[in-house]
Amino acid sequence: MTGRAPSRRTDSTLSSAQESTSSVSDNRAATRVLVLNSGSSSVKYQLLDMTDGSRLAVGLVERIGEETSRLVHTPLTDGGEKRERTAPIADHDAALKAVAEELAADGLGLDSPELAVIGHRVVHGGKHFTEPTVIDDAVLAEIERLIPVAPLHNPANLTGIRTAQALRPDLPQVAVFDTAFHTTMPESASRYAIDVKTADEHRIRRYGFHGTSHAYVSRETAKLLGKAPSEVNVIVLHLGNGASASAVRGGRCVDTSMGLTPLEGLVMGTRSGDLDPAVIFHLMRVGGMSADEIDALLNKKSGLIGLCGDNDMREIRRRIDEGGEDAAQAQLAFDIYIHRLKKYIGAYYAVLGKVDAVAFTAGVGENAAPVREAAVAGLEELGLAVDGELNAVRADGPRLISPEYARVAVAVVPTDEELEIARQSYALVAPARTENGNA
Ligand SMILES: Nc1ncnc2c1ncn2[C@@H]1O[C@H](COP(=O)(O)OP(=O)(O)O)[C@@H](O)[C@H]1O
Ligand SMILES: CC(=O)OP(=O)(O)O
Ligand SMILES: [Mg+2]
Repeated sequence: MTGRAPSRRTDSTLSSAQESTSSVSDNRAATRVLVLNSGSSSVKYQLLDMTDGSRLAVGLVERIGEETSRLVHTPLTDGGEKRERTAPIADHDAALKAVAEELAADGLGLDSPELAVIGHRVVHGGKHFTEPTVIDDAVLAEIERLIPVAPLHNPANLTGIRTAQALRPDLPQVAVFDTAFHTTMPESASRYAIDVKTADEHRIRRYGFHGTSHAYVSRETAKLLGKAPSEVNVIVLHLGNGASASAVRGGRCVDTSMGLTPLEGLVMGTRSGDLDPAVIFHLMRVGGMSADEIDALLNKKSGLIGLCGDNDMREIRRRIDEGGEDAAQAQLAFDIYIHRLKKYIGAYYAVLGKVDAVAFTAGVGENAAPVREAAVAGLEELGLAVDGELNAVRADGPRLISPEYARVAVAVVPTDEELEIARQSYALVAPARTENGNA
């Protein structure tokens, strides 16, 4: 994926991939991949058939650990109907077991001989995982070791893997890391300007996240422009609940806004993004807060929710559009969100020197036309503009929203982390049978 010499860990994973390949290669009917994207309080999943990349089932478990848990399962096979469960689901283990039951009820159970591999999104892979990796005990231990730098994500990813292993111990499980795409960043972008010895001792550097999405979207953007990824420079704005920007030169990431953890960078749903690190000492010394309290404040009670009480952009836009008393705080939150986004567009423009496209993706990027319009407003001198009519169109696929005269393309490019994880996982365990390889 990165085209670099494989790391030591990648070498060992390749050999376990080969072993796993032999365990499935005698069953040529095994063409399905289950993808699990376990978040801090949710699990998104998809079952795909890799002969053509089609989906057999998709679903979501949300509000895990709360009284109001909800599982929505949609079989996409003939005659299948969307189902919903609303009983409390205590943890990720219970969530995955419920998912397995729903799949089994459609004849798509985890015991199926057609299942070739289970692919897991793993958020933090540290420095060494530059490629999708077949999971063994050493890989599990490394994901566990990285929990302190991805406390919201890696524990959920680990539970997802362990439960899936217990349900299908014979099946290869592949980890696809959010950090992998960013391992090409030069040290000038990945190092913090702190004492080198201290940084190295504690492995403090900028890792970056959402890499599967940044990789997929930058490639799809090149396709939209009718070019090869190696020919274009793209700024990708992944704006979901978590949000990050990346600068991609010729298909390789050269900078990204998240850092040691997914807290740095843009204003997010519940995370602050960039701030003066001295805010933390101030809250400790003057505010009397503990490290854990500040961690929770910055990760869970900041960003949009901290600024205006809502983390959902739909709700924020509704408040602004309806006006009245409730609007001013929502407008301020929106303005702070846009100001930060615009700063990163400018910064990555400067990092890349020449920009072919700016691509908006994920829940906010794909759906919130006012965010796209405001982020690009006033950047005409940089060759950036949004066409009001094109921007207002609702459509599923990748599309341009810039006027014809604009020097830089502005695009909406839906992300598909699950398809990308499925492709990478399947390519690893069944390389000879991969239809389109890693395309
Ligand atoms: N129609 C919409 N208009 C504006 N924002 C939307 C819309 N649909 C979804 N969103 C935003 O997308 C967010 C979820 O994005 P998503 O990429 O699914 O996030 P995550 O994967 O981090 O959970 C929601 O919190 C909401 O802010
Ligand atoms: C890394 C990260 O922030 O992921 P998510 O957007 O799924 O929370
Ligand atoms: Mg996401």
